[in-house]
Amino acid sequence: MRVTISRKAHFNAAHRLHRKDWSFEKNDAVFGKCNNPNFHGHNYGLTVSVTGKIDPETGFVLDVKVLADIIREEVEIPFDHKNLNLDVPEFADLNPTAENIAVVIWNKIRQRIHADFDLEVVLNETERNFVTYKGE
Ligand SMILES: Nc1nc2c(c(=O)[nH]1)N=C([C@H](O)[C@H](O)COP(=O)(O)OP(=O)(O)OP(=O)(O)O)CN2
Ligand SMILES: [Zn+2]
Repeated sequence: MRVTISRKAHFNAAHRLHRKDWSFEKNDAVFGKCNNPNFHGHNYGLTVSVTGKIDPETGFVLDVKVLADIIREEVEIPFDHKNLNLDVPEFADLNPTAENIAVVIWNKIRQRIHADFDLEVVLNETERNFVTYKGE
């Protein structure tokens, strides 16, 4: 029997959708207002889900406090109130789209979660836009 536990978090961050190897015109055509050279921001919502067997001693799949600490250390501290393009090394040469941010977050958290567990992240970029990544 495998059960899923989830923890929500959020962070506020600025970004610009842009490729350094493209002209401004091409960036503008593909990314539009998201290519604003002065950046723009989002209130990102994050849901991290861990699936595994219930430990018969504790009744936990994983203590949510442990998961909350991992999210704080791997996502909230490095990303919150940051400019993703300029402040976060993972995006120095990686366009900080919602898709890429979700994959970066998944890879960071995956390293902290035992291989017996499945991991899924859902990143909300706006009220209506969200992406899901589960490492497949
Ligand atoms: N596949 C993707 N498409 C877009 C991404 C993305 O990360 N992946 N990002 C953007 C922009 O950065 C931004 O997130 C979109 O903002 P906006 O158009 O204002 O989105 P809203 O949902 O708030 O606005 P609507 O009024 O609902 O259009 C663009 N595309
Ligand atoms: Zn944006």
